[in-house]
Amino acid sequence: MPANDEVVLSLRDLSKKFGSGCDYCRGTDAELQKNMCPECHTVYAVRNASLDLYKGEILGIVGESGSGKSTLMKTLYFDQEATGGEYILPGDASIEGNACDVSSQKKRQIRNEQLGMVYQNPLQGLKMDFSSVTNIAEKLIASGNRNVGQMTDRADHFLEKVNIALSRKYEAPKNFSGGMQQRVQIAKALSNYPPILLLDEVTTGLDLSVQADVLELIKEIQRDMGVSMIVVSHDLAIIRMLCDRTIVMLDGRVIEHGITDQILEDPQHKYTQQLVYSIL
Ligand SMILES: Nc1ncnc2c1ncn2[C@@H]1O[C@H](COP(=O)(O)OP(=O)(O)OP(=O)(O)O)[C@@H](O)[C@H]1O
Repeated sequence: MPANDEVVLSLRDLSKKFGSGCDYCRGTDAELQKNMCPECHTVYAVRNASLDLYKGEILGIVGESGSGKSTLMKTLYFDQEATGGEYILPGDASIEGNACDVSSQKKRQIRNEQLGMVYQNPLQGLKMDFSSVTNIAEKLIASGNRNVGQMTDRADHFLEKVNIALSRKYEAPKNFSGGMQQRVQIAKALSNYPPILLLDEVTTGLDLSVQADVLELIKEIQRDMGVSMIVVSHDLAIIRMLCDRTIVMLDGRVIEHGITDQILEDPQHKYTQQLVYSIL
């Protein structure tokens, strides 16, 4: 249990499938081929995932390719709709019950005010032809801000925080290196002070030294701003460095969860053991 026991995000049996299912896979005894129905080929990308995110902690999600990590993150950010289960955001008094059931307008509001998202591919999070300031202003406008001076000040503040020289703030991210693009994405995601930040494989593809800088920045943000984070990675070294607690996914299911050190030192599930021992 983390030091702070205030839950800011909670999932109960959250599911996401691609396809409508058939009589076979809707049955309780159905055997899937990993996460796919052998009869109708419906993909059960996330299956009954339950977790709690505590205030100020970094929760890691680790698992092999195709285990459902990105689908889970996209569902949390309402990039796609869950097909079952509950998504509770106790910190937002304006949402009663399951956030999966609220209107599209309310989902947009939650996304703009409660959540920040940093994607593996900066093309998903940034408009590459717009300046960094405009990218950040876009997020601020979406959450209701109309004051240009205030938006520019906010953009300056967060670009400085992520170490982007303000002399380059009117340049388009397409001219930036991969590490800089991730920094602009992080600045954008943080710009309206969301209590929850979602980071999906944000250092994959970056050089090791650039990767280390971005990871250090993430830790610094957690320290300084107390933001609660969910970090997806297939890299256990990153999980070890960043995350207080970790969940392990396999074929769409959460198969193990606990304090990160405990999972890495004493993995219980056979798959987690393979994952941990393969890198020792
Ligand atoms: N739009 C989609 N339509 C159909 N199947 C999909 C779709 N998106 C994802 N899937 C399937 O859902 C499963 C989970 O994919 P997901 O991308 O969430 O895995 P992942 O753990 O993030 O993998 P990676 O680490 O490679 O990104 C995979 O079997 C994938 O093929």
